Amino acid sequence: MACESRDEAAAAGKNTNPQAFEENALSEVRHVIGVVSGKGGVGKSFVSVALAAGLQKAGATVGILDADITGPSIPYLLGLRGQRLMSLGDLYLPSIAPCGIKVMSSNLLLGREDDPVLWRGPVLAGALRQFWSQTSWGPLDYLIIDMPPGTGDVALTCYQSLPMDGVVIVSSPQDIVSMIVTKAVKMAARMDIGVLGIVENLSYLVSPTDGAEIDLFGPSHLKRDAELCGVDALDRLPIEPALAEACDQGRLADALPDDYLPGTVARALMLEAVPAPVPDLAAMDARLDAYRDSLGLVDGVPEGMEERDATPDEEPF
Ligand SMILES: Nc1ncnc2c1ncn2[C@@H]1O[C@H](COP(=O)(O)OP(=O)(O)OP(=O)(O)O)[C@@H](O)[C@H]1O
Repeated sequence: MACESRDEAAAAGKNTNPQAFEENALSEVRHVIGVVSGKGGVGKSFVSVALAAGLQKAGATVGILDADITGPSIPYLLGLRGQRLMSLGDLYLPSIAPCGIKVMSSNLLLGREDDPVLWRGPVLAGALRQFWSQTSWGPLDYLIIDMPPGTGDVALTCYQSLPMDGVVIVSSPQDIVSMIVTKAVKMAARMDIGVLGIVENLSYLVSPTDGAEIDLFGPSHLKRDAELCGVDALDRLPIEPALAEACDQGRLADALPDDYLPGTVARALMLEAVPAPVPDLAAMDARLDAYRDSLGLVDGVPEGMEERDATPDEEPF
């Protein structure tokens, strides 16, 4: 990306926003993929690690930029607890996990891992800039961005300032998550960033007695949500207690089976030839309206009242 012109980057479907952070001379990152969830706790960091490990097993060199700056968990999942970042001149050197994945995380900057990060928006954006512009990533085939949950300030900065090829949306089967998934897809579309597809995590539990799938959080919404949003359904991941234990032991990457997250890894490998499409917002709204109508969820305004839109001080973006 360092030597790419803005036109070349645009042709490759990458972020060419004028607010883009500069890349330094010692980083040569070929593809940047964001992993996002509309809501916390659906396993976004878990999926970030699984995607990074899957790409690594396919022969790619991989790093993870932990943009969940106030709730960082990548060092924890990859056995880097208690490590501190090193620097060389002006540039940070990412930590290298035992599995070989390079990691940049606010947790590696803290004196104690249980210290809270009490930074306001501009400082958070500054940290993100350091993680990209002031970090010597070296040659990387893929940099995975573990984005903060939701549609807040840091998520916006990621979209506007990092040269993302596209995002993977992580959901779970709870009903409320479907609405939040559509928000996450719409956010990417409004920022003109492509969507590789949706991964449904915590999708089911395999019964230890008869191998049946138990829908612990209700039935899967993956296919329906992907169709409504007009994006690909990539993978469904079960809840696996052995993997939860591996997370706590900092050895998630090593504990994952070889063919884990196959749809997502394959789609990421295809980026070379097939850019992630930016969802069509108007078509998506039409499908969502038709779906709501089919359920009888018609909006009504009680007599004497009127609807009012939010009136923030500034344009959101
Ligand atoms: N498929 C899974 N099987 C077993 N355990 C899982 C699975 N997915 C997630 N977990 C467990 O849930 C924990 C939290 O996951 P993770 O940190 O990825 O959530 P998150 O969505 O990134 O959270 P937040 O958005 O709040 O940062 C993991 O440490 C792991 O123990």
